[in-house]
Amino acid sequence: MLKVKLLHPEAQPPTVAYAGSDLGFDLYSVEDIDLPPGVPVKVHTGIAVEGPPGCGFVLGDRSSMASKGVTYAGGRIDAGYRGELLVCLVNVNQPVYALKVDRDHAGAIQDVQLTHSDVTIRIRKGDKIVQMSPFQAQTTLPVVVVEDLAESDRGAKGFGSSGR
Ligand SMILES: O=c1ccn([C@H]2C[C@H](O)[C@@H](COP(=O)(O)OP(=O)(O)OP(=O)(O)O)O2)c(=O)[nH]1
Repeated sequence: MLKVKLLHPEAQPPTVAYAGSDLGFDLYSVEDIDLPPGVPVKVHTGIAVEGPPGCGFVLGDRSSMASKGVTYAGGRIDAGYRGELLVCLVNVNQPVYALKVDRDHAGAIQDVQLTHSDVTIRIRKGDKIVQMSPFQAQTTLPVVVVEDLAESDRGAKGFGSSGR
C-alpha cells in the first residue's frame, strides 16, 4: 500500500495511468510557480507518503516535461521520510540574447539595449510534475573493505567502452 497524507486542501494524491506497467506514480504541483532558466526551484506537492517497510522512492523526469527542457535535481525519498515531498525542478532552456541598437539619421548610436527571449516556464497548480518510483532500500548491507572484487566481463571498462 502507498499511504498518502494530504497536507494542503488542494493537494492531489499520486496517480498512475497504467498500474503494473508504468514505473512511476505521477506527482502533482500544489502551487502556481515560475521556473526561470537555470535556477533550481523547489515545487511543493502538498503530500507526504509512506510505502511498505524499507521502501523509499526515486523521482524521475516525465518525458513530456523533459521535452520542454524541464528536468529535476535531487530526487531520493528515503523510506523514513515523513515530510512534504518537494520536487526540485530546473528549467534548462537558454534565453536567446540580442543587442538592440538605436541610431539617429546620421548613423550615430543613440541607445543600446540587451534583450532576451523569455524562456520562463510556468508550472500551474494541478500539473503533473515528476514521477515517483518505489525503490527498496538496501542500505543495511554491511560495508566491508576487501583486497579483490569478483571478476566480470565488463571489468573496469566504462565511459563509452561498449561503443556509441
Ligand atoms: O527531491 C527531493 C529530494 C529529497 N527530498 C526529501 C526526502 C528525502 O528523504 C530528504 C533528504 O534527501 P537527501 O537525503 O537527498 O538530502 P541530503 O541533502 O542528503 O540531506 P539529509 O542530510 O537530510 O539526508 O529530503 C524531497 O522531498 N525531494
